[in-house]
Amino acid sequence: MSEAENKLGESPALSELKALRASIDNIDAALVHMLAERFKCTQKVGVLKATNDLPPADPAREKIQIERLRQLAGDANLDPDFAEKFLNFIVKEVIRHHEAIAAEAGN
Ligand SMILES: O=C(O)C(=O)C[C@]1(C(=O)O)C=C[C@@H](O)C=C1
Repeated sequence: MSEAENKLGESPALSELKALRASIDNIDAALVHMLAERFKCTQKVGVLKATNDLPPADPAREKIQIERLRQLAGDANLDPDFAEKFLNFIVKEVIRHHEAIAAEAGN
């Protein structure tokens, strides 16, 4: 049992916390599965780029993605700066994968 659950004891607040945490766990699972699917796509993009001698990063594409995500975030009441940081974090990892694929291909 977590510290918060321990402190709340048998109470409506504990029931609410548990229900909210169950939803958070479902959302986290969905995020992991969505990220796994995204990385499956980007692995294929990495191979495509390596075999066609394209650079791992595409700053023009990233600019479009950032603008779009910032707009979506704003509409969804999510901090656009956070959405941009989150995308940049993922894209940085993707570029690292692309570079590894290119190095493997001898580019
Ligand atoms: O679309 C591409 O060209 C990708 O390599 C994918 C991706 C992304 O993760 O969305 C990653 C790196 C690029 O700089 C831009 C976008």
